[in-house]
Amino acid sequence: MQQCYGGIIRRQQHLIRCLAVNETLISVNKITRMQSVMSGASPNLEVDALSILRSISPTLDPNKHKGQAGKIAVVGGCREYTGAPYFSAISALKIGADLSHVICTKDAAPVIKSYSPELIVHPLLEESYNVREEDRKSISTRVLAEVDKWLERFDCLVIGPGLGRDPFLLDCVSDIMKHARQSNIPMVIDGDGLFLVTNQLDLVSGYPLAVLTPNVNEYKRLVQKVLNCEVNDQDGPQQLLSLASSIGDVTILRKGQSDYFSDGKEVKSVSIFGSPRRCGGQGDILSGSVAVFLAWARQVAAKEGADTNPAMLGCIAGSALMRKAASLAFEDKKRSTLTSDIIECLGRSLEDIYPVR
Ligand SMILES: NC(=O)C1=CN([C@@H]2O[C@H](COP(=O)(O)OP(=O)(O)OC[C@H]3O[C@@H](n4cnc5c(N)ncnc54)[C@H](OP(=O)(O)O)[C@@H]3O)[C@@H](O)[C@H]2O)[C@@H](O)CC1
Ligand SMILES: Nc1ncnc2c1ncn2[C@@H]1O[C@H](COP(=O)(O)OP(=O)(O)OP(=O)(O)O)[C@@H](O)[C@H]1O
Ligand SMILES: [Mg+2]
Repeated sequence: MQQCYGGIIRRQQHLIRCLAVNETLISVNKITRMQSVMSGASPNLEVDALSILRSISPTLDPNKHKGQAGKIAVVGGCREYTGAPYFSAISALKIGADLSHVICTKDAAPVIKSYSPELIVHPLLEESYNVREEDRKSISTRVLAEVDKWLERFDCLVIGPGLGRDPFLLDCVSDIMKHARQSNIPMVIDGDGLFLVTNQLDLVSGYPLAVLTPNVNEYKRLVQKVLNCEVNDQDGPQQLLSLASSIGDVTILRKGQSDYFSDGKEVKSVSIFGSPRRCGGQGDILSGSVAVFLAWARQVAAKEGADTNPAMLGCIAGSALMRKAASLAFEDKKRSTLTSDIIECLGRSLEDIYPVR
């Protein structure tokens, strides 16, 4: 009799566990459906991001040589933050760039090198705590000369992941940005790069190869500074359009539940995939991803001409891939999903969207 009760209880417990798993699956599906409803993404702004991604991604051609699929450099990494530039630079490589550099402070370099032998790490930048007042001028001239040796080789720069806010370092970075602009190198500006640009808008104003990728805080600061008002979510797309056109000729990727893009002429959105997990570093993956797709979109535009701004195409493809990788990682790791898990899913996501033939 006791054995019989034991069996019933075990079956009941099994049933409860099954129901709990099903509940979880139902909740996850609900979250995904709710996300697209609650994001308020206007269906007419939503683009076919997967087709765009396919249209700008190069085929793997045995006739190509190293470098042709893109050389990316991330300017970022200081004493506090070494993860952010690593996430951005390694994502660029995993998506398909041939070479990925990091230009960081001397203290951050050995740490970033130790994360990966794949990255080319330049210990060039200095923070105030390492520089005497009287040496500032000569050091910033030297930093700029060193960076200049490399600059022309890069197909896109990512400015800002883990850069920090040291005033001396930011002055050097604004000089690097001026040189990059003179050489027509595209720049994806993120993290502390946005802090710099928000206080010095002329660094990007009138430069169509600049892409700004603000998160919720960074967007708020930009809106307050440029439009002199608060963020208005009722009229989000229109405000984004005004922001991009007021700064002048830049493209903005506003990150959130849905990602929105504007170059001041049009607004588009991507709401597909995504993950409810909000661990730090996902924006860094996105910046590396946008840099690669922007470089590829420019290659396509140079060959075939372009109807759409390559900066918009780069943002759309970068966002779609990041969101797909985040959703795959979440399927597997659920609450324990970390940025490094998402990076591991970049290759599979790209393969699902655009398989290698
Ligand atoms: N693993 C890593 O290495 C990662 C590193 N990361 C790196 O972290 C950096 C900051 O990016 P984040 O996204 O945390 O900035 P955000 O949400 O605007 O600020 C949150 C709050 O903090 C404050 N605050 C920020 N910086 C400050 C400073 N230097 N000094 C003082 N206050 C500062 C800020 O204040 P406020 O700007 O509003 O004054 C707000 O209240 C950036 O380099 C990013 O790339 C991330 O990519 C994640 C993974
Ligand atoms: N609520 C959300 N739902 C789904 N995806 C989101 C949500 N918020 C942001 N994302 C996605 O996560 C990615 C990173 O955006 P996020 O706002 O976390 O950047 P961030 O704060 O700059 O990140 P980081 O920690 O790297 O600095 C973007 O591709 C965006 O699409
Ligand atoms: Mg960020």
